[in-house]
Amino acid sequence: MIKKIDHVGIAVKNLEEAIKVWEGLGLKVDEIEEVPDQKVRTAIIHVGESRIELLEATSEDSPIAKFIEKRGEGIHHIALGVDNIEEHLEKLKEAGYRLIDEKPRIGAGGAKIAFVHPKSVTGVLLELCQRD
Ligand SMILES: C[C@@H](C(=O)O)C(=O)SCCNC(=O)CCNC(=O)[C@H](O)C(C)(C)COP(=O)(O)OP(=O)(O)OC[C@H]1O[C@@H](n2cnc3c(N)ncnc32)[C@H](O)[C@@H]1OP(=O)(O)O
Repeated sequence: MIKKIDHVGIAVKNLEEAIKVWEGLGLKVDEIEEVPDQKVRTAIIHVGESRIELLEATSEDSPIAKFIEKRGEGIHHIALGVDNIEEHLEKLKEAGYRLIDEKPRIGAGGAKIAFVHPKSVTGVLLELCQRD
């Protein structure tokens, strides 16, 4: 089952500068975490039941560095919160969606995450996210 929009991921050049901008809007960063597996450093902002995830590259070959080089800063992905990510991935695969991750990986906050290619989701990089 899809429960909610878990978070929106935003690619930024400099995390500290971006935090100032987003906190200037009246929001508050709750955690800063490095996720080496994804080559990112992320600042998490809780907004109601959902979150905003500011993402800074930690290496030149990070997906975030590549994205910013091609498109500049901006919305990078949308994450849907699901209750059984393995089952959901299987369903999407059977339906013909192009999975980037066939099996979940571990993302920020220890969540199970998996990405679906933007070419099969109307130009949007989609993340499935399960928090237990
Ligand atoms: C911490 C964690 C968490 O949530 O817990 C995270 O967020 S980690 C967040 C960082 N990790 C990730 O993003 C992992 C999943 N991402 C990936 O595997 C990659 O970035 C891909 C999405 C497969 C793109 O990589 P690739 O090397 O193919 O790049 P590319 O530049 O050649 O892109 C191929 C085509 O996809 C488009 N494209 C690339 N990234 C896109 C994005 N974020 N949104 C929409 N379209 C995108 C490009 O413009 C291009 O289209 P054209 O061909 O039309 O020009």
